[in-house]
Amino acid sequence: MELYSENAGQHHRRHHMCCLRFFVPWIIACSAQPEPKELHVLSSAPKAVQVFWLPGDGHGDGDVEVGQLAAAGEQPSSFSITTYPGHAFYFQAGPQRSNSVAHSGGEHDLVMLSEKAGALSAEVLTAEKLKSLVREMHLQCKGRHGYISCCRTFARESLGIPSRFADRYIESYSPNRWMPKDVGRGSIKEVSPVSLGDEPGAVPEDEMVVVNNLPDSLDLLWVPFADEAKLEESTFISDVPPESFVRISGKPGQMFMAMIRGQNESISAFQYPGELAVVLIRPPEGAPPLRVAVANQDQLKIALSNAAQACDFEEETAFLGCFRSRAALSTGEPLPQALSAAWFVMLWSSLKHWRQCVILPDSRPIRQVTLQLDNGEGSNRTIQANVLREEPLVLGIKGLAKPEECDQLIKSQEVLEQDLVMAFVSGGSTSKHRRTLSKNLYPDLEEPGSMLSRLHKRFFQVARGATGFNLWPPGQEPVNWLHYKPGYEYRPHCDGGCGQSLVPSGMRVASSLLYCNVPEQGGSTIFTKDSTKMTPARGDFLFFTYKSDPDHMSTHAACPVLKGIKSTATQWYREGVSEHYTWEDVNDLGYRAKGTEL
Ligand SMILES: O=C(O)CCC(=O)C(=O)O
Ligand SMILES: [Fe+2]
Repeated sequence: MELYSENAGQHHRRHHMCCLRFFVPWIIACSAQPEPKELHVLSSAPKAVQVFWLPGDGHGDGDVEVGQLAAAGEQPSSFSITTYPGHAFYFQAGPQRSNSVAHSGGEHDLVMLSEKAGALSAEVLTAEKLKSLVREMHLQCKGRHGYISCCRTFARESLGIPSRFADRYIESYSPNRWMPKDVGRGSIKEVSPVSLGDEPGAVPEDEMVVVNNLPDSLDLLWVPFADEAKLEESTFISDVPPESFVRISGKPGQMFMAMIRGQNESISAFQYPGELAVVLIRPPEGAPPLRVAVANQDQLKIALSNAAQACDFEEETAFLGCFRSRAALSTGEPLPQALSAAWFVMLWSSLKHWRQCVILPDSRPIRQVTLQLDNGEGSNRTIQANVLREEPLVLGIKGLAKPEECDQLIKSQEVLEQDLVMAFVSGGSTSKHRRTLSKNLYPDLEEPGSMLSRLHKRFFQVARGATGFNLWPPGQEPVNWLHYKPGYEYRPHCDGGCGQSLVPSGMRVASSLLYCNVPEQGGSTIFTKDSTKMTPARGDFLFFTYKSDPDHMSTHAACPVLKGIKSTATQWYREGVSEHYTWEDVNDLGYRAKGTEL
């Protein structure tokens, strides 16, 4: 806990301690505490004030004096406490004791202490009030050369807030921290032609591209408080000449307005959805305002694919010639030709990948194999599996799970959307390469009746039957549930020992997917080296091996979902693991699968 008081420029350190643990030993160790927060106190009382901390519920004994505020002079005196949300304090000037106040847990709290009618009163300004204070500062000072010093003066003169407090509020709450930037522009007609084989270096990945298709110049304004009604608070960002575009770097959720220069009645507002987004400004339809179409990255990916479907050319120049004139948003708004080609590369990675996903047909079964399943209740079930590729093996099974079984799995595991998180790639970050929601499901092997355990057991029966590998549930990785929304995908990757002739014991040797929800369009699983492809129906199962895969043939991808949603349950299979030597033990030994994204 750090306590210090400040008055008229004097900075006087009182105590310095690690945290409340030293102060009151029965409070849990520092590391178990939530983040400490600041509590600022401003006193305009004409007397010196003692500050007391109430360690208990505010009624018991043991109040602790933690500091003093000097009598206010021309300016209030100030004091700062680093404390924890919920901690309560009161103030005492001679016989007068104020009401007690607790830290609300906001980033900063400010206590205004004053003497009213002979009584000491403490009022807390929490985050909301401080935000509106900062907003007032911003309105007073925006566009001024010395923005920060103007804000400081305003804070001091209007409320007596010292600069060191004001700076923190500006830092935390001022919209100017996120001032969007115009980071480049170009004319729609003059964007250099892109070859689809090129790396998409020319395209911004995290920017809003505002395209002006009008014969007039546009003004682009930013509305700092994301409130369309606050027109007078908007800030000019950029102009957009006719037939040109600007690239704006901003923060997701920021609100903007476009208007034909000098024509207030033409104003239209829109929000930056984050990542790559395209905003098309079209002329008003008859009467103002302007028409604005915003597409986020996923919508753009789908719109480009829909446009490309009219262009069944394997050869790039022919494809581009066709595609350019057709690229449009789903609303029919045409996209700038040269930009669309660059976006296509960025969002689909290549013409080849898009064709494998969208144009090429599913693999025809080479032959069928018969597998025996034992449901554990004495009855055997015989199923047919389609061999889609012999080496390394890829198998597709129609209806391994009944739709009701999928429903039950989804219900029993409560695979609700709010439980899902954006999937991670190695290194723990999210990536456009694995753009899907994910959750691990842990089959309870002691609870063989649960739908998850029953399906898990079935997966392993298929895996053993199809390969003869020694694959059993104990010690295996959890089932990984993936949930793809429109535009979501999983770019080409290997699950295990891609490029290896023989994987060491304990490592992944095979993977399977049970498709529990299938999209109306898109979402096929493809093996990118040889275009092996499966477009699933609900309850279908895909199984593939890579125990020996020197040529990276197991490289596979989940194609973008184009319409509807897709959910899959992935199981990875390891040989040599058991209850006593689990997949985690293997990973702890450092044998992390090479080439895997997980
Ligand atoms: O969802 C798919 O089609 C593929 C999923 C996948 O590759 C994985 O979970 O490793
Ligand atoms: Fe995979």
